[in-house]
Amino acid sequence: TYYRHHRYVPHFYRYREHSANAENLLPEVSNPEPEVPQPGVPTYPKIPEVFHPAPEVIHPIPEAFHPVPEVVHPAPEPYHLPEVYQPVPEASSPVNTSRVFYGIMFDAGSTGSRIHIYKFIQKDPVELPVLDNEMYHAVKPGLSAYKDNPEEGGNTIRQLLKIAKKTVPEEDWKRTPVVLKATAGLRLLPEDKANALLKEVREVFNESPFFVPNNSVSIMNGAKEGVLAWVTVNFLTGHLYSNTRKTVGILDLGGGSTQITFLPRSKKTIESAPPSYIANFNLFDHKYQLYTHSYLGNGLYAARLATLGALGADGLDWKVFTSSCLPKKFREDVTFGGTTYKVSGIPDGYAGYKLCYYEVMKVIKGVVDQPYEVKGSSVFYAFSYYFDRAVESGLIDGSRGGALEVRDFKKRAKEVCNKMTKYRAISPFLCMDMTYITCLLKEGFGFKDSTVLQLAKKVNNVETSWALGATFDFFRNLNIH
Ligand SMILES: Nc1ccn([C@@H]2O[C@H](COP(=O)(O)OP(=O)(O)O)[C@@H](O)[C@H]2O)c(=O)n1
Repeated sequence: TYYRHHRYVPHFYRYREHSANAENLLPEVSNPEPEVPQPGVPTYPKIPEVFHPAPEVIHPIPEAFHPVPEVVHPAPEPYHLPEVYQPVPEASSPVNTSRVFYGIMFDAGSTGSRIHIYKFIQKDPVELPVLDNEMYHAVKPGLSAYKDNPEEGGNTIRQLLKIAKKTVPEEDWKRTPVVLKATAGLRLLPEDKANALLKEVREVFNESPFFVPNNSVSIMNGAKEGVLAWVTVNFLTGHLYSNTRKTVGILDLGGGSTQITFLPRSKKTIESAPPSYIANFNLFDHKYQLYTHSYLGNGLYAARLATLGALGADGLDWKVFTSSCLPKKFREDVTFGGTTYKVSGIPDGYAGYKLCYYEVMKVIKGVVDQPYEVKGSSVFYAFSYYFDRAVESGLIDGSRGGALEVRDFKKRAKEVCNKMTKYRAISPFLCMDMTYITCLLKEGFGFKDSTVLQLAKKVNNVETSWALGATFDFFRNLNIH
């Protein structure tokens, strides 16, 4: 459990349409359902039409990998701004007329629930707001673990809301929207169980002092998850710039699902993709057409169970699921999504990389689409469990992140699997996880050994998660379809 309070001043914005409402600091909220105003609904400043400046070239992005201590609370380190960026004055400064507004976004993931509290600053009526900082806090396990006790699940959200009450000044509570989006964990549950959890969260929200918009608690669809994470990362890296089409792709490996999203350069990628893998949306005066897909059941934890043949095999408490990806003498109970399974290595059999690779292949081959363009030179940011496992296996430094080639994952997977006892203390699943990641990247998406991935947990001190993109989508409907 950790607090993060990030100060972040990446871009500033120019207000384009201000003449119409120069007096109005808080123009109408554009999402959700802008055509039907809710009674008592507060209004917000618009998320920028234009922002700048943006890098033309993708550097090794030193600023993306600031070492950040686990606990940074409450005073953030002063963020050293690249010279192209402009600082904003402190909100509390007596001489400035800045107005501050907040957005609270909950990420109800399969392995944890997280709160993101974004603080935006409206410098003056002529300029559009900047993202000033993010407060982030996470709890484990995720909501789906409370499938048989939704009330307790609701309590985890109640606890997280306490942080929001401490972070957002009291006078702003009423106009600060609170939104929760659930991902793979709830998608994988039977509908009635998922609905009971959502209902509970709605009640918790309704008893909070924050603004609860229509439809503020929902399960997000996979395409949106990919697009919104892409929006976050490209915003934070400065690639959503009106005059450039240069962007970075994203690879997100969750517990229950995995997402790949990028902006194709070649028409062939669009034409050869399954139609549902193409998403359109508008942002900052631009129309974007992305390749995106979320593979439900291919997140790291779901894939472990699928490899063991246990995914969906409910109520088999007598059965032990075995795998050559696990240390021979390993035996343990594993819980995912509120169900517990007995798993073990193969005591008198073989274990190691090759056999493990064949096993995980079953979860990937014929399931994962290979986009036409992925063998090209696009830059991909990989985060969530890609990042966590790269750190755990010693490939990158946890505070700095860094660039890795696909072959680095393969080499380390071989090492871990062929010396399981050495790595067992880190995690008995490390061989399975590293082999799965290697196989997903190579056989699944079709990346070359030499493809470079940027591993990042945060970019410019803000979490690389779909949550920021979802907050933009709330304040300014991106019309993802
Ligand atoms: N803001 C976030 C969100 C997730 N994560 C990581 O993402 C991984 C799994 O995400 P998840 O449980 O939400 O996965 P899904 O339910 O979306 O499949 C975990 O390693 C989390 O620690 C993160 O580092 N920061």
